[in-house]
Amino acid sequence: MRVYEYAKKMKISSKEMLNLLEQVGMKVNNHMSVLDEGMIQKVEQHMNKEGGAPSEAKEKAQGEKKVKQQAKNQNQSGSRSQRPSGNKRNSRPNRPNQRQNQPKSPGRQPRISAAEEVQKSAGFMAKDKVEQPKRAKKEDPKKGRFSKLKDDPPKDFAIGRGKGRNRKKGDRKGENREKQAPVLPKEITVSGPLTVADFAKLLRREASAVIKKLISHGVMATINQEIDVETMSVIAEEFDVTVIYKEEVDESNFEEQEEVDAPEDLVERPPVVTIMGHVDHGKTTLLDQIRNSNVTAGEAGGITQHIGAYQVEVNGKKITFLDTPGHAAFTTMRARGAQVTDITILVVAADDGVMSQTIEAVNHAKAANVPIIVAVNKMDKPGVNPDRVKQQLMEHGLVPEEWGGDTIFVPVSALTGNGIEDLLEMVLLVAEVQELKANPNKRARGVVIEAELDKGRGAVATVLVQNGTLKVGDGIVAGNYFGKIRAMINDRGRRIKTAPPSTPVEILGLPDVPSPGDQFMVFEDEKKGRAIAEKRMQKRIEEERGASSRVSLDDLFKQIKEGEVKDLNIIIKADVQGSAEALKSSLEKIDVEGVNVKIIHSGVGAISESDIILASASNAIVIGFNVRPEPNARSMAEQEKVDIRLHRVIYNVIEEIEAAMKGMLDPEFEEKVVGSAEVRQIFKVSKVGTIAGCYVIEGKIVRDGNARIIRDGVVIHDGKLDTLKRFKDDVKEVAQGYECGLTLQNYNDIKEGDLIEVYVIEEVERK
Ligand SMILES: Nc1nc2c(ncn2[C@@H]2O[C@H](COP(=O)(O)OP(=O)(O)OP(=O)(O)O)[C@@H](O)[C@H]2O)c(=O)[nH]1
Repeated sequence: MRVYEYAKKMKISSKEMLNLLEQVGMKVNNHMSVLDEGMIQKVEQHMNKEGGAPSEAKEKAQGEKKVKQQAKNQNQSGSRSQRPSGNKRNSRPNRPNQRQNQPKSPGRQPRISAAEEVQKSAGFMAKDKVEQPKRAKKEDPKKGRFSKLKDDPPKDFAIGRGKGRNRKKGDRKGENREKQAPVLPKEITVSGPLTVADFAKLLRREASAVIKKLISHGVMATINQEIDVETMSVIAEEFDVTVIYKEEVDESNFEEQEEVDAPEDLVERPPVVTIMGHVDHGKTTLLDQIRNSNVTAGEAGGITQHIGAYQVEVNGKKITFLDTPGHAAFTTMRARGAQVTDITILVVAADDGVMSQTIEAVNHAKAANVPIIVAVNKMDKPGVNPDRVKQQLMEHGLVPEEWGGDTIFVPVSALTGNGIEDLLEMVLLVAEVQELKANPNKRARGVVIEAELDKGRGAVATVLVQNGTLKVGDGIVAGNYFGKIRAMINDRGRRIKTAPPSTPVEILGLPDVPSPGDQFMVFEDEKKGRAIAEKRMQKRIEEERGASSRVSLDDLFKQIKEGEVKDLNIIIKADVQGSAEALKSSLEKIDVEGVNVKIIHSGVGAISESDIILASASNAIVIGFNVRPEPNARSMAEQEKVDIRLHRVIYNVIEEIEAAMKGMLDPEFEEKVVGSAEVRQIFKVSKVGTIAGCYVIEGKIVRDGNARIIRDGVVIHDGKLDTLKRFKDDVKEVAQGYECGLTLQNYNDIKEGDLIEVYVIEEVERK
């Protein structure tokens, strides 16, 4: 939960929450910082201890402050004792009577004041109470008299509050001001930075007065300059105004916005299972066997459709399988930030044993924190020994239950179907332990599993509903496109109207083909949905906008030499998603020092105008694989001087790009990025400094390398690695897919989520 959300929940301002966090020794950056459960618990403990009613200790601690305040009050009492204390300003002349007529109230307001002081000093108050110090000032004159009542429980605040509020409008700033500005706000709500002018308007103050206050805080801002929320809250405080931060939810990055459902809204959902394993160990056979022998009740007789995922029913419970075997799909999803898989079935052929891809699969599942069930396959073959597989996997941390570990091994034959039932039961068991739940009664969100352009039907996408229920007619944003769902077809080729959580379903109605791993969300308001899709597209274009000079392969060499091109941006359009992906991964593997191939977009279908716009905006080359540009796109490309290359053979594409890049560089030394790792956890160790627990996402991390820290896409440090460890051992290098711990020389400000890019300086041979 973010600080501001939690503050809202606790009914205090973000600023007070920040103070409070600091008090309990947890310094966070700002109101957007994330609090984990432990932190929240700590705060709550603190609040329970200190906040319920002002404690003696606190009062003592704050005694000095109070004394000062009282002294101040008394000084002011000459001029202010006339101030109203009743509901309305104009009731002032009657005040004494009123007081007598309200037998319950004497002492109430002073009590508030005193107790408030205590709470204020404590740095946190319920939001309602926040308003009170301002009132407190007005009632200060009486404070002295009633201060002995300060211990009264806070419930009185609430009683006092309503009246206080009414009274407050007029009397908050003294009589003189009242005449000039009778209605001054006591709180303002902002959702982000404002210009000084707008901020002053909200405060109902002269901009010059606001600027003066800003200057007194060392902020030199002109009337048209923007100031951030934090600054606003400091300045507003000077005017006795509370700034309430209300985030304007920008739903355009909905995949990053987590929705929290009330526990009572959550119901069990089927697990989503991926099958991984080495080549030829039987993944496809297993997927087919499961599909054919476990048809969802009520769906029998339907024609099996390969839509990228399917559901089966076992013992009255459903299981969803992603139909793309291998870990490529698994990783593609994850690379896009979509966590799709709940359980992985690792297929190991008993006759072949653990192989390279088996280990890779284990690493991928481990990295994603997805539980593994091992299916020891091909048990029908004579003389096979499942124990060998168990032994081999033990070396990779998968210890069978019967040997004291917690990994389930199930002997199966994908060919005969033997053991499949057990396997599925184990899946349900693991799912039960995971307590997979979702809220079916809300708008749907989920992930695109597969998508293609179908001649007759247009863009067709298989999506997995992860939360909520998807319905025909829903408007959805998938990737960067908005569309209304025209029809939904399930894995048995049946048209369906609704798809609850964990259902894979093919949808029609999108205007273009999203990419696997793209997330989708329903937007009931069509206009909003369209705007969001547009914004996402815009954002993508902006993110990818490169240098202004155009790249063409012909003068690539020259541009690289002149140091103009470091990334060779490429857009791939192909006839099928498979070739697009294949081309993408091959191109990304081209290793020419000094130039990075960057695939900024890959998609299915003809090269369109929007591809050219994107290419033009991001200085990219467009590669068409078995596709042609649309006529408009062709002329636009000429106009925009975008280089289009058309090919039919993957190898030729690679060769052409490689040739254009190769031999072009003749500096004697070149920097070469050897790998990158993501910081997953930070350990602060005295003497050692900050140790970053990392996961190598690309290449390898080498101890002798240089390291750049990239935070939010910005390089914030460039230096050398100091130590590199796997577990307790110092190592020279750590490969992709593994975890490591590292420290940097003379640099400790590493944060979770940072990317550490490791590079070496290599001598480059002249051609
Ligand atoms: N005897 C026997 N053969 C099997 C079994 N499961 C799969 N096979 C055979 O093993 C071969 C490979 O099976 P696939 O299902 O294609 O393997 P895969 O893991 O999907 O292979 P890739 O898709 O190439 O990674 C096929 O000839 C299958 O018939 C089994 O349980 N017993």
